[in-house]
Amino acid sequence: MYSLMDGFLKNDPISLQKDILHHVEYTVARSRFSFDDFEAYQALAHTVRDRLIERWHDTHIYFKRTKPKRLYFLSLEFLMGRSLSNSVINLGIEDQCAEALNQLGFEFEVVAEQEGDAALGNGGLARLSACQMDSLATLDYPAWGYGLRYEYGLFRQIIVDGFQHEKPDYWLNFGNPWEIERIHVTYEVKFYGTVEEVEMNGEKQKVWIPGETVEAVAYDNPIPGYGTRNTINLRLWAAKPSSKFDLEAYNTGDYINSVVNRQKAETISNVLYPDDRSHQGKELRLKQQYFFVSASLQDIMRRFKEEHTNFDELPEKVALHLNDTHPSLSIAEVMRMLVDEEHLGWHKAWDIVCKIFSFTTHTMVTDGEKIPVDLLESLLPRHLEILYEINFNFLEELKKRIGLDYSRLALLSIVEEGAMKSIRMANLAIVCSHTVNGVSKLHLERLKTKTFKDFYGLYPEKFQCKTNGVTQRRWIVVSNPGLRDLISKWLGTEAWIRDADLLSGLRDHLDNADFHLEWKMVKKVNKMRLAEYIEAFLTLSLLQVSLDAMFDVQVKRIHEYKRQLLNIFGIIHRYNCLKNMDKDSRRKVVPRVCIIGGKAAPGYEIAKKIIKLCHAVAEKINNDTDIGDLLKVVFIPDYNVSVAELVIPGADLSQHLSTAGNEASGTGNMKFLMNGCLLLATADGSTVEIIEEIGEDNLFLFGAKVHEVEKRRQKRLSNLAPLQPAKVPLHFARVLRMVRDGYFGHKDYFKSLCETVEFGFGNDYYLLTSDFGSYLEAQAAADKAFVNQDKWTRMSILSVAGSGRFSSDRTIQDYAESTWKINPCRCPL
Ligand SMILES: CCc1ccc([C@H](C)CC(=O)N[C@@H]2O[C@H](CO)[C@@H](O)[C@H](O)[C@H]2O)cc1
Repeated sequence: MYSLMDGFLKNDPISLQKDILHHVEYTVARSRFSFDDFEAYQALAHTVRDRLIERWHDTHIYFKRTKPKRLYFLSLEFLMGRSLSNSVINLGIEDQCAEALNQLGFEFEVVAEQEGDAALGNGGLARLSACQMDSLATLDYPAWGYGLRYEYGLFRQIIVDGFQHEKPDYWLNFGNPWEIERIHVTYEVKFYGTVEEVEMNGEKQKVWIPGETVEAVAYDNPIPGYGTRNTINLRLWAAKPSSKFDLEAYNTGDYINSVVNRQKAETISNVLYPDDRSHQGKELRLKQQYFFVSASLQDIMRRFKEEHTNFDELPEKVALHLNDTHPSLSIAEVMRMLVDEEHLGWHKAWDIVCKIFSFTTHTMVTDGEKIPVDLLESLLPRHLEILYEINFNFLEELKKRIGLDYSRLALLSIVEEGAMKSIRMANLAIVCSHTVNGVSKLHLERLKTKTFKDFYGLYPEKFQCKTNGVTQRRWIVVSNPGLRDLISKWLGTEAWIRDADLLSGLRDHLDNADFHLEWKMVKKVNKMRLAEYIEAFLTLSLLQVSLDAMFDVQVKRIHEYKRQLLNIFGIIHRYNCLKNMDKDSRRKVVPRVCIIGGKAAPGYEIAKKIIKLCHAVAEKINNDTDIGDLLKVVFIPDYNVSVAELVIPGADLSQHLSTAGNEASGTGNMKFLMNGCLLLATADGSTVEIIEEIGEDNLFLFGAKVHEVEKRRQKRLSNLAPLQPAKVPLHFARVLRMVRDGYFGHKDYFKSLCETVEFGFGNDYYLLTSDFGSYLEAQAAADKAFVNQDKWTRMSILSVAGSGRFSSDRTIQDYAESTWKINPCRCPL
């Protein structure tokens, strides 16, 4: 007797094969007798999608039945990458799928390569959101992710003659099998217009009459957990012209105009802002933020009101999480809904709002996101009124606590007076949220002592640390199957895939020679894969990558504070040393392949010059037959999630060089750690906690500590005195001179880049000069350790063994228990 519970779909290879051929014929509409790798990918994707949908339905029926408190994770960015491999692994059907494809004459790896990345985000924050969704599902938490369905993801980076060029990422070109368009889940989003005061049953009520409305349509992306039937939802909104709009235009026969207006509406969710630095207060950016906030909150309130009538229950049933300040307009929007639409009194509404919001900041900067008041006045007039009232009440409260200390009041105010009157979104988020999270212990310290010092004085209890994490499903199981099998073999279980703390069990085999051998073999295979990838896109007649070389990697967004320039200066120094070395000593040198990758925000000139300098240095060194394979430099173009999945397992050493006190956390370091790659790093962000887990002698530490940085800066400024020219270490000055004098060409182009580190100009704000010495020492220590392969392998094993704490499962558990107060709600199998 067939029971509904098991669902319709079987996962044995034959059933999968049948479903694949069904989708080839009826979904992809190609003949089942002839289809190519891409069509096989589309067919398999739809076959897997069917299984996700079934679990998605069962999960949400169960949530509906058990009515748990739900978490709504609001983020403007989700860097999901590819979905096929992750989905089949989390569904536990990867072998069956590979078997089914083989019998049809296809290879799973080749088919999986056909998928493009869903790059709906910039960098750290965006990928963290994706890792956290995987953990929320795997740990059975009743959670939703809400975001925007950008038609254009993060730009594709094309390198022409060493320069970054941006190409639009139209990722939906061939459709997206991983989303379900919900044509019935649509909401109207209002913009512009005026606010009227009307009498309603004796009460003065505010009514917002919009000047323009746009339709938000939901696209659902099922997020499967690993080792559970739970499959949660990532709901992304797309903008469509509101149906109401067309009609009017038609009547007046002004057809062209209606089409133009159609386009205007859709632009809102069209493109991701490719800048992960500053907020330029652009109207489209604000429209994007309010569009996704309004649609998400209408959807959340509808779901709540389906099961509840009393808003006092909202804090028990709903947790709203702000992923940085980008969604913080939600605070004003919930106030507007509760006061203007649900007619709760202001104070009752505010009381509820302060119980449902939590906030995590991902930056160190004091002057975060600010929205110009005049922009808000025209686009969201009612929200501006509400923000003013929130601020008025807040300042009144404050005066009772700190008296008329106007300088402190001005600092804490949500409204920033002055030339460009604006709303400080971080202040709003802190005043309203019950919890304010930093993303590493050091980050929290800096928030308390610097960035939000005054707020910490006011609400010390709100400030908490949720150290970031990454999911071992994608960053070991999907991207490093060799290491996966090796760990499971020696731990004798796969339980670590759901419980990363079990990785510490690898320490029991630290001295086992067979384990060492197999460990090295896995790394070698991954290095081979990376070498093939590098050789595939680089004109490589000149460039043979030797697998005995140390693969030294720095991959992340290009930023001055991340000091890719220090890495390049280190490479030039290494080159100089090699050039001055005699044959004998060259024989003792550890060959290096230096791999750098990352995108620069399109408007970030200095970052683009760093990319060009990397290519110019590579050009010179790679074509210098004199030093042959001893040193090679590779810039990996278009670094994204799937490139990371290839690079990270193949790396021996990874670099995290941010000037201490600048990287809020960093998550790349955790991914390399989980893949047995040793770190060369500063004591910044989450690296400080990695040191706590694996010990200082299992990585290569260098540079000023966070408490030394400011002193160094002061000292440096005092060294500006013409009488005592700053003492620039010789090797640093030499390297700088080579770039300045055009040794790598483009003398004028690199001038401003050099000036960033020169005294009297940029003044080396990020302390490359004073950290250069200890940086070279750390590099030399790495060379020395690499020669002793037994020592290196031990450090590598201890890195993985100590990486359990940096699983996003631990991060999410922290959030669930101490901030969101939600409980697992596991859908019965
Ligand atoms: C357009 C404006 C903008 C500004 C900042 C941002 C992000 C907050 C920048 C970001 O990704 N920050 C990184 O967040 C990671 C996850 O917490 C941290 O590990 C990194 O240290 C932090 O730089 C995105 C977009």
